[in-house]
Amino acid sequence: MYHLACIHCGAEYAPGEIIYTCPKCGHLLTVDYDLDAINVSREAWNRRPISVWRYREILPVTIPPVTLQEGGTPLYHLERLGAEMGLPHLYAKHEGMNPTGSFKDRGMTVGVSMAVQLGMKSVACASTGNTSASLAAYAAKGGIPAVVLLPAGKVALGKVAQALMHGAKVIAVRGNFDRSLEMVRDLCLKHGIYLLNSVNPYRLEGQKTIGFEAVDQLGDVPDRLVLPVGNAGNISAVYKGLRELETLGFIDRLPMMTGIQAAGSQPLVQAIQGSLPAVVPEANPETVATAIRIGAPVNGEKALIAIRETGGTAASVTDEEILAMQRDLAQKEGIGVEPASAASVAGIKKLVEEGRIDRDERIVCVVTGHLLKDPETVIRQCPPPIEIDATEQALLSVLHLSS
Ligand SMILES: Cc1ncc(COP(=O)(O)O)c(C=O)c1O
Repeated sequence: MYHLACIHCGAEYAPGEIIYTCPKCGHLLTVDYDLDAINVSREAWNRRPISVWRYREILPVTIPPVTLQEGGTPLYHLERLGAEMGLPHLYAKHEGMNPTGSFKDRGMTVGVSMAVQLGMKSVACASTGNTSASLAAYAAKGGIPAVVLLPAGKVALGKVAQALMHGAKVIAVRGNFDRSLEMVRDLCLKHGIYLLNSVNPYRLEGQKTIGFEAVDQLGDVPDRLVLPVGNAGNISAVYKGLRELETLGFIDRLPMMTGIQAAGSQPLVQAIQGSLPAVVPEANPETVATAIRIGAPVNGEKALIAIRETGGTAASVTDEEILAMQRDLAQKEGIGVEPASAASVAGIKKLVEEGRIDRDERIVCVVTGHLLKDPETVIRQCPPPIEIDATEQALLSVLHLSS
């Protein structure tokens, strides 16, 4: 029902081949389904609970999946923030509400299931944090050992805690994410370990379901879908999935795919704004949003297609803008996200202020990870609790109340 295909030269490979890029030309692979042969209807999907596995006919897993009940995340109408920005139809899809607190769980339920399906004995990834947390949890559930490589000192505390507690072998590399990814790719190729970074096309299959759910929850295709971009896997996955829905005849148009990066780490934005044929890596990416502190996005080639084919765009936001939006989401909407996630909404604020988007658009911002992932950045921004003596008088005094 499906095979692997190179997005550049079109070469086709059997689904069971353990390859991550095209052996002929070195470009990225994708999972191609014979959509004409797939027997599915939207009504059948709608009868199932909303989750990654609602859409199982266009996922590659044929065994009982390794699942922690991922997906089915809330879509919130951002009424207050939208009113402030003059955007009446602004929504946030809160991927922090997944089992380990980020969208990576969608990719890992499929990725780890594929590892089992393909008979792989161990799994590995490099990570800015969330991928490692998710891989560790799903590997634990699947009963296979996991190795994760993290850039030393550059991963938020909650994510390291998760990877450690779920029992992965956690290795801190004295280098950045891009170097860690090179090292783990090499390790996997030489030692038969299954690589579960987003260069693995099967992992992206799980992540494409964010777009399916957004359409189902909104009851229509949003005009614009906005994602924070690091390795550019998620934006590519969502675009691919929606193209499949279009081919199946379930939707009749695509949203304008919009990628947001941090100002100190924005190679995709530069490629879009400069109309470059390819993404030029940035040697020293830096941002408070450590999840998207990536200079050489492996899925850049796919992301350029996603943005260009849908008339979307890419924009960057400063660390100050990211943190201000993290506070706004928390304090005006009750939505707690980590800094990288706030980038998508901060990006929309900037685009609307610059007059680059229509105020009537229906916009879904994907907020990718939970507030508790990065408690240190929260603590740095907020005043500490007010400590008092254990007396009524002390309590009333700090509240400026009289007895
Ligand atoms: C919270 C969060 N947001 C966004 C991203 C970026 O996703 P991608 O690398 O698929 O572009 C990541 C990646 O680690 C992440 O953890």
